[in-house]
Order: sequence, then C-alpha cells, then structure tokens
Amino acid sequence: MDAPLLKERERATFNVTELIHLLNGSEEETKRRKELESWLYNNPVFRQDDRYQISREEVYERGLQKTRELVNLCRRKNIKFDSLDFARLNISTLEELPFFLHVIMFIPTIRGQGTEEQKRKWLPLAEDLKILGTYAQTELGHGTFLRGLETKATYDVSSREFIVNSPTITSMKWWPGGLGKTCNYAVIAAQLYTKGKCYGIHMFIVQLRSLEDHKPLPGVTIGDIGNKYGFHTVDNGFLRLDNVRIPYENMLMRYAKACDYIPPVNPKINYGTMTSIRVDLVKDASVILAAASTIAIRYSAVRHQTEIRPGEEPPVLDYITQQFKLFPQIATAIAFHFAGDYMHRIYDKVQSEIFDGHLSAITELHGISAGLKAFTTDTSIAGVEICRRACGGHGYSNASGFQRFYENWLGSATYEGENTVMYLQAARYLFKCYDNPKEAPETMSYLRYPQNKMEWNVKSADDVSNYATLITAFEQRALSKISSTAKKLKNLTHYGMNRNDAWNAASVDILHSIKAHCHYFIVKNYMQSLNHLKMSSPLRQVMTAVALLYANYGIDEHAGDFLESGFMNGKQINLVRAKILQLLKEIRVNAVAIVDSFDFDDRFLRSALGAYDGNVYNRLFKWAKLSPLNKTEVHSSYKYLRRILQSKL
Ligand SMILES: CC/C=C\C/C=C\C/C=C\CCCC(=O)SCCNC(=O)CCNC(=O)[C@H](O)C(C)(C)COP(=O)(O)OP(=O)(O)OC[C@H]1O[C@@H](n2cnc3c(N)ncnc32)[C@H](O)[C@@H]1OP(=O)(O)O
Ligand SMILES: Cc1cc2nc3c(=O)[nH]c(=O)nc-3n(C[C@H](O)[C@H](O)[C@H](O)COP(=O)(O)OP(=O)(O)OC[C@H]3O[C@@H](n4cnc5c(N)ncnc54)[C@H](O)[C@@H]3O)c2cc1C
Repeated sequence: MDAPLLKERERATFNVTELIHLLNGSEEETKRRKELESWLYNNPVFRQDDRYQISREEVYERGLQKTRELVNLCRRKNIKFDSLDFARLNISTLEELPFFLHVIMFIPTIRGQGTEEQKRKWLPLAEDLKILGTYAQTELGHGTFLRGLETKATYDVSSREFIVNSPTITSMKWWPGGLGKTCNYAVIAAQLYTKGKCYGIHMFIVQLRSLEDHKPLPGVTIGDIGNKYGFHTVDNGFLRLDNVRIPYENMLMRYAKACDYIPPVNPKINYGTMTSIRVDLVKDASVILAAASTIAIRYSAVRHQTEIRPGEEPPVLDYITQQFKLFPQIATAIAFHFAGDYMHRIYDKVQSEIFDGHLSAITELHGISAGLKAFTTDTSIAGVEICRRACGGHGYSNASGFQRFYENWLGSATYEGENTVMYLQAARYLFKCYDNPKEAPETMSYLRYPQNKMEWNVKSADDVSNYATLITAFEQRALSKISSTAKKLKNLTHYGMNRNDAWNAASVDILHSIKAHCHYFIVKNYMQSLNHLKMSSPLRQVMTAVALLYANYGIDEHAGDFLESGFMNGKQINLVRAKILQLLKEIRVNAVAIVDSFDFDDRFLRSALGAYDGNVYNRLFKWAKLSPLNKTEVHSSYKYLRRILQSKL
C-alpha cells in the first residue's frame, strides 16, 4: 500500500465500514453485493487490461464471451434477470453487453404490456434465452418524436396477421442495442393500421433471425450501424422490414386490442418501458460519478506536484482548487444516490398501482423521472470530465479508467430520451401543476402555497449550515423562475400566440425553470434522507459537511439565479463562498475515506490511477508495456521511418 494513501486512511475521522453499509442499505446488502462481485471478478473472461488494444470485432466477441459467463453464473446461482442480484451484477460489470437490451427492455416490455396468455408464451422463452430480443423503437428519421415513427403494422383481417413494413429509408429501425448481430427477435414500435385507420404506436413481437442458423429471415435486412463514441461491445443495429407477416397474437395487447380496435385507457402506457430505464439511470448517474470521483481523489492523494511552500511538494489534493473541483463531485454522487433511491420507491409504488389497473399516476411518474434523468445524467457526465481533467496527463490515458465510464455514459444524455426533450416533458408536468397547485404531487408541494416574496434570513456563515434555510433558498430560486416563466407564457398567449408557439418561444426560460426545480428536489431529498438515516455522530458530521457543500456549491454555481430571485443579496453569496472554503477544509481529512466508502473493487474501476493500493506509477508502466507497439523493440513500420530519416528535403 502506497504510504500517502495509508496516511490518508489513518487520518479519517469516521468508520468507513459504517458508511459502506449505509450507502448499500445494510450490512447484509454489502455482503451480498461483494459475494456476487467475487463470482464475477474471479472469472478471467472479465479481464479488461487489454480492452484498448483489441479490435471492435474482438471487443464484440469478448462481449459475447462475458455474456456467456454471466448467463452461466446466473443459471448456476439461480439468479433471475428481474432480480436485485442481477441488477447488482449488471452494475458491477457496467459492461454494455450485447444482450443488455434483452434484459432491460425486451423482457420488461413483454412483462408490462403483454396479456397473461402472451406472457405465458413469451417470457419463459426469453428468460431461458431460447430467444434473444431487443427494443426496436428509434428509426433513422425519428428517435424523439414517437408519434412520427413510420414503421407500419397493418392488420390483415383475412389472415389474422399483421404486415410489418418499413415504407421509407427513414423508417428503418436504427440504434437498438443488440439488433445488428446478436438478437433474433425484437419488440417493434409501429403505427397500428386496421380497417384503413391509424391507431398510433403499439408494440409488436417480430422474429428477425432463424433460430437454426441465425440467418436473417425473408423480408429482414439487418446489420450493425458502425462504430460509436462508446458502447463498443454492443452491436447497435439497423433493421428494414419488407412486408413481414406476423400472427395477430404478436401485438402486445394488455392495454389495447387490434381487431375491432379497443384503445388503451392511457395511450402513454406503451411508453412504460422507457420510464423504467429513466428511473434506473438516476442511480446509474450516482455510480458513474462515484467511480470517477474515487479514481480522481485517490490519484490526487498520491500525486505530488510543484510547491505550496518552498521545498515541499504536496499531494495535489492539498490544492484548494483541486478540492473545489473534486469534493462537489463526491457530494453530487451521494446526492444522486439518494435521488435514485427515491425514484425507485416512487416507481415501485406506481407500478403496483398500474398492475391494479390505476393508470393515473403514470403522468406524475413520467414528469418526475424525465426531469431527474436529464438532470442527473447531464450533471454526472460533466462531473466525470471534471474528475478526468483533475488527473492531468495520466487522466488522459486509457490506463486511468475514465474512458470506459465516460464513453458509455456520454450516451445517457441522448438514449432513453434526449435530455432537452426530457426536461421539456418534465416542465410540461411542472407548469400544469403550477396552474393547478392542488393537483401538485409531494415533489411539487411548494407550488401549492401563495408565492409570497421572501428574503433569506442569513446573517452569518453559520446560517448557511442550516438544511432548512438552504432548502428554502433552492425552493425560492425555483419558484422565482417558474412564476416569471408562467407570466411570460401568459403574456404571449394573451397577445394572441397559440399555446404551442408560446411554449416554444418561452422554452429557454422553461428549461431554466425545470432545472431549478430538479436542483431543489435533489437538495431537499438529500437532506431529508440524511435526517431520516441513523448513523454515528462522527459519520453524521462528515455526511452533513458533504451535504452542505452540495447545497452551497449549487448556490455559488448559480449565484445569478439566487440574486435575480431577490431572495439573496451579494453579501449572502459571499457568506456562501466562505462556507464552501470552510467545508473544503473540513472534508479534506476524510476525502480518501469517503471514496473508499463507495467500495469499488479495483477490477471494476480498472484504473492505474484509482487502485486501492495507490501504486500508480508501477501500474502505469505495466499497462504501457501492453501496448501492441511494444511487442518489438523496433516496430515493423521502421521501413517508412528509415525513408523519412534518409530522405532529402
Ligand atoms: C454506463 C451505462 C449504464 C447504464 C445504461 C443503461 C441503459 C441505457 C442503454 C441503452 C438503452 C437505450 C434505449 C433507448 O434509447 S429506447 C428509445 C428511447 N426513446 C425515447 O425515450 C423517446 C423519447 N420520446 C418520447 O418519449 C415521446 O416522443 C415524448 C417526447 C414524450 C412525446 O410523446 P408524445 O406522444 O408526442 O406526447 P406529447 O404530445 O408530448 O404529450 C405528452 C403527454 O404524454 C405523457 N407522456 C409522455 N411520455 C410518457 C411516459 N413515458 N409515461 C407516461 N406519460 C407520458 C405526458 O405526461 C403528457 O401528458 P399530458 O397529460 O400532459 O398530455
Ligand atoms: C448508445 C445509444 C443506445 C440506444 N439504444 C436504443 C435502443 O436500444 N432502442 C431504441 O429504440 N433506441 C435506442 N437509441 C436511440 C435513442 O433513444 C435516440 O437517439 C434518442 O431518443 C434521441 O432521439 P433522436 O436521435 O431522434 O434525437 P433528436 O430528437 O433528433 O435530437 C436532435 C436535437 O433535436 C432536439 N429536439 C428534438 N425534439 C425537440 C423538441 N420537441 N423540443 C426541443 N428540442 C428538440 C434535441 O434536443 C436535440 O438537440 C439509442 C441511442 C444511443 C446513443
């Protein structure tokens, strides 16, 4: 163990194991997670040290090998795909495996939108991996605007079949994970046509490849869409269907019937699978940012550079600017951890209502999950990059471990709902609640009260150490944004603009309003979660400092909003900034211990900079020697170099 990290750990003022169990939910949860991880990480197939030295095809093939190992492990240990254990395994690999969509979207769509009979037929096949499916909704021409999707499923009454067709090039399915080479089935989102009338988007199970030789079936043109920023393991694919016939029973009909069409009670119930992934992405944002913070903090405690006082080369973690970069990332990761817990609680509650036939809460769930998905993924993507940059040159090396997180996580601003669109969807719900405050859910209860102007009763740095005053600050900032935007919308329509054009004209203000609302919710939920948790006083002291940093940092980052709201003045902003510096100093002694509490296995981080023992330089050198260029002392391309060296200008 590298001496600096040892010293850092010895200085900690709280019990790391206590925080590990708190973040995992309990000691039993920690034990179970570590047991599952040991089964995974002890398998050589999950090697990663040559990840960046192999081709895309080898990466894809490795993905299938890992899938095989993961599936065999689940079978040996009787772990079901919809179990918490599988979810733990999934995040512990954090690999975008080619069969990923089969588990997170294909099966859940059948489970959520199939009739009992359809579930009896398809779920055993899917859960036993007799068939492998993906979720094929996005098309070349449309990903966001689902009502604009062009794939058609036309009901042929005479044969009791649907004819599924891609009428144009823009109607080709494009992006679905595993579609290119892996899956032999898909749930296809298509416009249902019956008796000459279009009834909108419904979901259809379509076989794409033979179960005998995996060749594409007649009428199916299918393949990989090519290299991307990340998700290299996944064969995101394209699919064109040329009047492919499927049985009537292949339309998922829990909520709608095709023959003599019966519409769903709420047409958006077909969008339910997307909501479930958005809910997961909130917690994923916490995990990704916690992993990046772990790498950056451990490295910053080991990396000594330049001088504060002549003759002393300190760890870069002693630079206040380094703390100002990194400690808010730790705080954000923990804030999003609690937001993810909240999202899962709400999702489970609404899901049980839906299965009892009450669909009213799906609009609220959509409004909240769309906003938090956008807010947490945007923030965590930026946070990973801050962590990477804080590691200087070695942060730019693949040996740092950042690229794996960053390249896959970048997509989260787009997949499962492009973030701007998600913000606007959440805002649509927020402004509806603003106009009808009595209908506002608990997360928007502050809209119910009269918007009386308030002043922040803050006179000293101690006042910015109070959860209630900080929550009020974020509430007033959000209210100020929402009410001024509502006024703008009212004026625009008052002077003759229709509601949609007014919405578009005010959409930048609307975006600021929903982001302020999400930020308020995250702060409030974070602090209330800590208040409800039992912990020792040393740990509570640390967690309080981190939570206060999250809130005060948020005020400093958006100082203009808080001043504009009239709720705060310049002097108070300076009190906040003074508080931030005081909190950085307080957190410094525990920084390494806090990221140790995220409890990432080295084989998950795969980082020469963030390994638990801090043995950075030997790991970097060992990794560099793996470079294919180092297979020979003189590279075979020397012949070109020699000509360059011998040529005359
Ligand atoms: C390191 C990585 C780790 C983990 C990664 C894990 C997973 C991710 C990896 C890959 C998976 C990616 C898979 C995909 O991307 S699948 C495709 C995702 N696509 C989308 O999200 C499409 C986004 N577009 C839409 O959802 C819709 O088009 C829309 C933007 C919502 C607009 O729909 P539209 O029908 O036009 O509705 P509006 O006219 O705007 O009216 C809105 C109306 O409908 C209600 N609504 C909308 N959506 C939902 C929903 N999901 N649930 C419930 N209700 C919904 C909305 O509330 C509003 O209701 P009103 O009462 O106001 O009318
Ligand atoms: C890694 C990855 C995996 C994916 N996996 C799948 C999958 O398995 N299955 C699947 O079906 N799809 C998948 N997708 C597709 C993904 O869901 C879509 O790309 C996503 O929904 C965005 O849609 P789009 O590409 O049409 O973007 P667009 O909507 O075209 O976005 C382009 C720009 O237009 C703006 N814009 C669009 N509409 C509005 C609006 N109403 N108001 C304001 N601005 C707007 C957006 O903000 C954005 O800036 C995946 C995508 C990626 C990157």
